[in-house]
Amino acid sequence: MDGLYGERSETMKRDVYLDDKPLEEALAEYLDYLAGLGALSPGPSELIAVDEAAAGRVTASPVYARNSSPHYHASAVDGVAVQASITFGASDATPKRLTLGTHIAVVDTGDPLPPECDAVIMIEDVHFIDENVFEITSGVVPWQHVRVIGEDVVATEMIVPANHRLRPVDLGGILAGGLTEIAVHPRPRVVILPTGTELVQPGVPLKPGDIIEYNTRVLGAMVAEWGGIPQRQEITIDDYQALKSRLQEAVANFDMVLINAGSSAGREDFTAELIGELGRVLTHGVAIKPAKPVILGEIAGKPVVGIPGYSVSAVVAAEQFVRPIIYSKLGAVSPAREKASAIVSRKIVSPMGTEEFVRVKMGQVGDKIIATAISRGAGVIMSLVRADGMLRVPRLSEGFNAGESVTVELMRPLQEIRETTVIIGSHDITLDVLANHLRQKYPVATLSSANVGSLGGLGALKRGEAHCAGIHLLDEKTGDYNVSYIKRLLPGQPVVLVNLVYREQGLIVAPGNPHNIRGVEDLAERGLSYINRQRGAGTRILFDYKIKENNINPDDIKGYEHEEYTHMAVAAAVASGSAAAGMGIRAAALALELDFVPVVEERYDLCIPAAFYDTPYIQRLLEVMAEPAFQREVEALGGYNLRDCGKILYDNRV
Ligand SMILES: Nc1nc2c(c(=O)[nH]1)N[C@H]1C(S)=C(S)[C@@H](COP(=O)(O)OP(=O)(O)OC[C@H]3O[C@@H](n4cnc5c(N)ncnc54)[C@H](O)[C@@H]3O)O[C@H]1N2
Ligand code: MOO
Repeated sequence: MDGLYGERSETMKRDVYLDDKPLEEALAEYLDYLAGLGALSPGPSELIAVDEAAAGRVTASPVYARNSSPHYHASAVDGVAVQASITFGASDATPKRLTLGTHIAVVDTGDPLPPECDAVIMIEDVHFIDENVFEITSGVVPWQHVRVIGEDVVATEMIVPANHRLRPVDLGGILAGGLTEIAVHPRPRVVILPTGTELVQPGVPLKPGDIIEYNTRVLGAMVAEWGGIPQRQEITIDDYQALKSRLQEAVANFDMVLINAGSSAGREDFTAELIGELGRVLTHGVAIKPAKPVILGEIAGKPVVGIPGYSVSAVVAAEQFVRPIIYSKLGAVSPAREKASAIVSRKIVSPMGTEEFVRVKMGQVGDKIIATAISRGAGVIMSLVRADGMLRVPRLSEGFNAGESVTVELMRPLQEIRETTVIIGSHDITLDVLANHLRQKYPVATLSSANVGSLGGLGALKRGEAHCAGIHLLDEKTGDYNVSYIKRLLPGQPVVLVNLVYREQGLIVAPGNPHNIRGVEDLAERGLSYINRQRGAGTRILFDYKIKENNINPDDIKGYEHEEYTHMAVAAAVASGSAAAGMGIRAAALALELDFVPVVEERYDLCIPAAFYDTPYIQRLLEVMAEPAFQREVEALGGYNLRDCGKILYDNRV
């Protein structure tokens, strides 16, 4: 790639030919190159005081003890210090009487031994006859109950080696060894440049097109966690000259530069060209997803990394390329993430030729840990917020089949994952309230919900992938909910069906109901556009039931083929004007300040396999569901009725 960006043409050229290097190759090549420039070595060491702030710093040289600890023979207990030899022969039959004096003295824990003393008798073992005279009934051996010089630290011994990240306990060892200052590697100073005309600072009122600038906060916190000193700069607009002077200034004053966004092929994506003009671009484009357009460069001997703008891409790029540099500049190798084996719950398809970083939710169901992929979008920061782990699909793989065993890099402690109740099925906002109350009552517990629709939830129970399923499946023949589906889809499987809520389902419409929609019949009659739910969703079944009841053919519903996966996504489609109506729950309409036309009250239950019913995964949930505070909060959402909340409605355990 040498020279590709070395010159800048008069007309700014759009670089649309990205590299496609495998991750390991791009990283190894970059680190080698930086090492050759000395850019990975720690800077000149600095002396710092050994106090709380020293924890987390990395030693630049070994730390040797200046003094021993204890530096005198110290009594280890409260008692009487003696010369052991004078106690020899004492027994129950022949007690010895001793008198306090120069070589026999009362001492407290930590006191120096008086001259010529070499042992301490515990105060419990001496019997005072009067103020000065006492009796003992057994002898002591030399150095009994004495902490001899150097018991803890011996002068000149090494307390910690070089390149050691100091832990709180290390500070104790170093101070005990008589040092108050130590040499540490300087924390690399990493400047982060947010770029983009569309970016606005958090907290300002938003106009269409504004993007809240948060990547540099995320990146800054990551840099600090790894041991660097982050420095965020002001937002730079997409202007070549403005960015150039910012970059020059940054390179002059910091050890490393991260430029966020402008890494891709857009009209205003200058980063690669700019780095090439001022220095060198080693790689632009790595065969990973997300973060493909990452730029690995160097200016004036300093690493300059172009971090893609999408939030997940930014995090992945920083993890993969910035973390090793910071660790290296601190004399260390970045530690591997903790891993766990898991079973993939649903097939994950990933393009061949690209290593994909898939965020997964995890939970232990029975004796296996289940991993379920969540949103794959590069701009979905919530996928990282919600993820329990990162599943890497290798470059030369097309993904994983359901049931396949994989290794996942953990983003949450395994203990927490093991304490997680996994609920799969139809989503309801009530589950968020439940999750929150559960965590408040049991800080160790987590409720993790995945939305795959009611039928999907029963499928997950059948495959043993969830502790319970949230379902609302209307039986068109009987008008009853859920039970007939359980009998049909989980034959012979013992389950308990517990009601969570009754909720209003209806048509979510624009504020003020401008089309004056009164029911599903209006949709067909007046050709209004509809946004549907996916097949298998309880709401979809309900809608199909309602149109059939009104003798309406699906073909007569405009937009019937457009499917969304959640109530909120349906509400968002209505809010954006792309549909006049969609079926969903009242709470989703309220959340986006939309109007709601009630159609039916439906029952939303939790279907719980008998095997899990008596486990904490379920019992904790049932406890929280019974709490008035939980019920009040759900009622306040609007559109819910909790008259049967927690009630067992069906139970086929024998
Ligand atoms: N024709 C092509 N288009 C794109 C390609 C491609 O190969 N060909 N790659 C896509 C991929 S993959 C990614 S990743 C993005 C990377 O784009 P940039 O690095 O150029 O970033 P922007 O387009 O400026 O921003 C993307 C997105 O992220 C938002 N953003 C930017 N900075 C911040 C910040 N500090 N905090 C929060 N959000 C930020 C920005 O507003 C955009 O919405 O390009 C694809 N396109
Ligand atoms: O590589 Mo981009 O980071 O997929 O979205």
